[in-house]
Amino acid sequence: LALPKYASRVNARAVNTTSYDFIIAGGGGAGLSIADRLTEDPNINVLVIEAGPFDKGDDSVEIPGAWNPLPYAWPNLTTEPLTALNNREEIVVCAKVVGGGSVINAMNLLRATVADYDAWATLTDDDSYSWDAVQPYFIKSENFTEPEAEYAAENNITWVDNLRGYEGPVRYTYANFGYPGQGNWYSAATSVGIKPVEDPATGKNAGIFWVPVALDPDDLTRCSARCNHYDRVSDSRPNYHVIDSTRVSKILFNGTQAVGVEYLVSADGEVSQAFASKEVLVSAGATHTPQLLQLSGIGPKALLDQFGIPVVVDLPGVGQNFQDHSSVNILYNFTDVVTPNSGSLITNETFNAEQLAAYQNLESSAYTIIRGLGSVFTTVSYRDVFGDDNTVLDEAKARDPAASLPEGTDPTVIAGYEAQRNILLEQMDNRDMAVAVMAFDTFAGVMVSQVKPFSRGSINIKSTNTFDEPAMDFRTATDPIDIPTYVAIIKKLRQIMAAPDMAAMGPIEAFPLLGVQSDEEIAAALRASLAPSSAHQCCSAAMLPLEHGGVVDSNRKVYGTTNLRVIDISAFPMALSGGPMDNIYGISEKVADDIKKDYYSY
Ligand SMILES: Cc1cc2nc3c(=O)[nH]c(=O)nc-3n(C[C@H](O)[C@H](O)[C@H](O)COP(=O)(O)OP(=O)(O)OC[C@H]3O[C@@H](n4cnc5c(N)ncnc54)[C@H](O)[C@@H]3O)c2cc1C
Repeated sequence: LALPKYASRVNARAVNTTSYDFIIAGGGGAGLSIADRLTEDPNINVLVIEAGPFDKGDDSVEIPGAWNPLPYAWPNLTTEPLTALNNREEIVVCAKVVGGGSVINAMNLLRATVADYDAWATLTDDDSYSWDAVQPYFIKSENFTEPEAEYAAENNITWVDNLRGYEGPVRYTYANFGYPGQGNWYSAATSVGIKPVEDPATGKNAGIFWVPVALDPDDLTRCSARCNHYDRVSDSRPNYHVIDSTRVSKILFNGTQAVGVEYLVSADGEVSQAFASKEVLVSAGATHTPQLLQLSGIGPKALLDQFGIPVVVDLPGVGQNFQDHSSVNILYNFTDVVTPNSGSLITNETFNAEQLAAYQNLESSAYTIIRGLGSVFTTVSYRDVFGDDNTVLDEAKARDPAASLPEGTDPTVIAGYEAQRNILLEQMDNRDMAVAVMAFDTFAGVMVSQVKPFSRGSINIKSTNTFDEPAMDFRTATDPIDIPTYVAIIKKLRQIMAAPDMAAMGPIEAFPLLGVQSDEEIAAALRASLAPSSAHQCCSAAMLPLEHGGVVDSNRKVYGTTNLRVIDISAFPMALSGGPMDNIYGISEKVADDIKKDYYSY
């Protein structure tokens, strides 16, 4: 089959006579970032196979103020019963579209912290993951456009010039509109001791700051991985192919060497195959990467045996170490809420029409803010919420790590968790690292998210059918430290709400804190209301030493195999103290470089 001249959307049935250098299973944020970098060499052919479609440029994707992730999310994803959250079963959102999460996410782009990356370096025993070592990759990925100076000064938007990248593919800036209520929140938060963060790109993210967003500064639309790592280059890359709306069902092996993939060309199970002369790169997200590995015979032997799947490599860590940022929306009735606010787009037709017209004229508009989220993040360290009180921390230190994992967990997975837990316990003393994020919507609520959970879950197949979603056992708040930490965070939120600048709006607690006072009552309210996910699923095919339950080494190579890597968020060893997206972009630059180094000397 002759390759077409331009990067192209390839017909699933036409492809199986062509051999590729690399096949990427899953065209999300990481998959497209790495496909883009690999195809910079015109002699390298890459095929990306993505389960979801190309988005149609819908308003819900492109216009932040019209945000709705559901049209391009996987249907039918639900948790297993959440045993620490009253046995609730909750729906989980996860992207199914070319560009993955970057097409439907809340657009916040934040580098994690010095503590996060230095922890990765320790856990992987590889200094190339230290904060200092990964910074050049962030700079390489980014294309930052500064807001206008006057607007920035009025709104307390600050950044450090030389920490931002200006020539990379990922375009980003700040929303060009701020609701006045954000000012009240900012003053209230700083009045109770929360410090302004000059720039989260400094690697210190505990405090208050405006959030950079993946907004194209020219036309004010979302800049997704599809835009910045596919559309940007598609006219000039005949070697970059994408099959959309097609699910990879299996990795094909010759012994333990990955040679290609099998994929489904129809809903009734008809399959086709494509072959990779160099490598298969798995990038199906934290839910489906372990599913694909397990279906292909890479996983815990007992699980594979249960379903009669021939074992290619017995890897106990596949699907374990699963993490996410749980969250809760704390709602209020305000007696004197400041207007306009984010609710005004719905309650005030004139305001809505004005803002839409301004957006269409590329002027300052509330439509540049993701619907339902503010532009200011307030993040708190463990010490911000607990002060010098060590009661909870001491209990956590005394706990046997194995007690926090399900009975029967493989000893290597326990060892990996213990290594993470020791680091987490140290991180609780780090005043520069967030353990929680709060975002005030200026209208009705504050989204609170715990970003350094001690609890660990799992992803395990339930059958050999690719279409059966795996068991997503989040095990949210099963570790005894997570709920008391949340309680302390809620008490900090109460302090902010009681400070004069927020008290002026007359906040009256509604769901889930209505009538709730004591710590025990707050804990019970949280167990009844916490969402297990912020759609930041990660770490389920972790980059850790084999003896620590690892699935890939620090070069992302799957243990016990050749020509197979995991290149997406599943390989993160431990959840980061903030949104993953910017980190996917930055770290994908490193992973692409590492892969290239294996094939070229440069
Ligand atoms: C609603 C929502 C809001 C979010 N908000 C933010 C935010 O504001 N800031 C932030 O930093 N992060 C946010 N995130 C998280 C962020 O988008 C993800 O962490 C990131 O996209 C992960 O990148 P990835 O490439 O590892 O996985 P993904 O981007 O999820 O890509 C995986 C891709 O693989 C595909 N796939 C799965 N199985 C198969 C298969 N068998 N065959 C072929 N393809 C397959 C999927 O369809 C998907 O497109 C949000 C995510 C969502 C869903």
